[in-house]
Amino acid sequence: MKVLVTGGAGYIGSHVVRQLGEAGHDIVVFDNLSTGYRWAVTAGELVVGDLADEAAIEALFSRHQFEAVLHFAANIVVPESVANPLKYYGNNTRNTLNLLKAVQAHGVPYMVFSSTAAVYGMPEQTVLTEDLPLAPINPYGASKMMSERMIMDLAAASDLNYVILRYFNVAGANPDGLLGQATPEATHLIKVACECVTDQREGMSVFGTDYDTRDGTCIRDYIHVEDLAKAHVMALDYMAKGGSSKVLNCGYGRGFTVREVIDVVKRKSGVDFPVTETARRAGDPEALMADNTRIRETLGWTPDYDDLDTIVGTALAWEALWQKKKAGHNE
Ligand SMILES: NC(=O)c1ccc[n+]([C@@H]2O[C@H](COP(=O)([O-])OP(=O)(O)OC[C@H]3O[C@@H](n4cnc5c(N)ncnc54)[C@H](O)[C@@H]3O)[C@@H](O)[C@H]2O)c1
Ligand SMILES: O=c1ccn([C@@H]2O[C@H](COP(=O)(O)OP(=O)(O)O[C@H]3O[C@H](CO)[C@H](O)[C@H](O)[C@H]3O)[C@@H](O)[C@H]2O)c(=O)[nH]1
Repeated sequence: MKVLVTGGAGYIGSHVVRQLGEAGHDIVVFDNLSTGYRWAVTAGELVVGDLADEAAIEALFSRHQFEAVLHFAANIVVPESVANPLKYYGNNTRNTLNLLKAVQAHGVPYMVFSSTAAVYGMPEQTVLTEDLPLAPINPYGASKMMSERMIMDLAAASDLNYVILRYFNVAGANPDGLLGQATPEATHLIKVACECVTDQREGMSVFGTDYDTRDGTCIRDYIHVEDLAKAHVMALDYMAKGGSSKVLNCGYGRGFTVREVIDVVKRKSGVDFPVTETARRAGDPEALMADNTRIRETLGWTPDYDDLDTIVGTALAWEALWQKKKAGHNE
């Protein structure tokens, strides 16, 4: 298929682009390189541009007859979204609208959208099904919920089919060390811990130890980025075979506490970096895990890397390589 990948130079998008290339798709990446990197695009053509630029989007869609759009481009830092909400409604919601106008005008039949467990907010239950009411508690989650809704409404009014993937906590890296999370000023737990191992940080904090969990810290469902990437390739195959529009959780259905994750990073690396216990971070739900029944049944998806040691091992290997790489690459 001829596919457009927005945000394909970023962490998750770059892993998906690589798998799409291996599956034989014809790829165009559109990315403004704000948090992505030229070197991360290992298949297809990179067009540097911004989704705020409607003329650039129109030119892109006029040049290529896309059969599918995979939309990753977004800002993703929850605390930043609280401090600067309009940046998130602008880049995540309005710029998705810009993209959808072109999808509609050019009759693109298939769309895969990167959504998030943040759309669920602070649910009562800890294992989440896709049918729960959406109640995001921060502008990041709200900006993604609004994008989901626009895609659903456009699909109802046209021939567009979509798969909306709600990612839980994405981590790890391609095992061969070619790709990984290079996001500047990362806030994600496993990335932060790996930066402690490689001396890019002196230490880290555990945000809250008084949660009602097995060790008092928050529980999350960490999914390896290669398993998540596979879900995107399978989503395209599913739609191409006539599958109907779906919203699918992406997670393993089990969780680890913050302390458990840090312990694995220390054990795998052999580095005992300083950890400080601090107050809860605003807006953190106690425990979030995916009910993944629907993605297994709909796509036939099964994970290959469902093991925290493997996730952390690949993240650590990448971090060591990335530190060396960084000096030579600004883009
Ligand atoms: N990382 C996670 O744990 C996680 C969890 C849930 C959902 N997601 C979603 O997955 C997607 C990818 O996240 P990521 O972790 O790879 O982040 P990332 O920052 O590495 O990737 C985002 C990419 O989009 C590009 N981009 C941003 N704004 C753009 C614009 N206006 N025009 C063109 N390109 C633009 C960036 O340069 C970057 O390459 C996002 O939509 C995010 O909301 C991520
Ligand atoms: O230095 C840190 C970083 C994180 N945490 C804790 O570790 C857990 C995971 O935090 P992350 O920041 O890694 O991830 P979140 O669960 O907050 O959110 C991530 O997953 C969500 C989906 O579940 C959204 O998609 C969101 O974009 C993405 O950042 C939280 O309890 C957090 O408080 C720490 O204790 N110390």
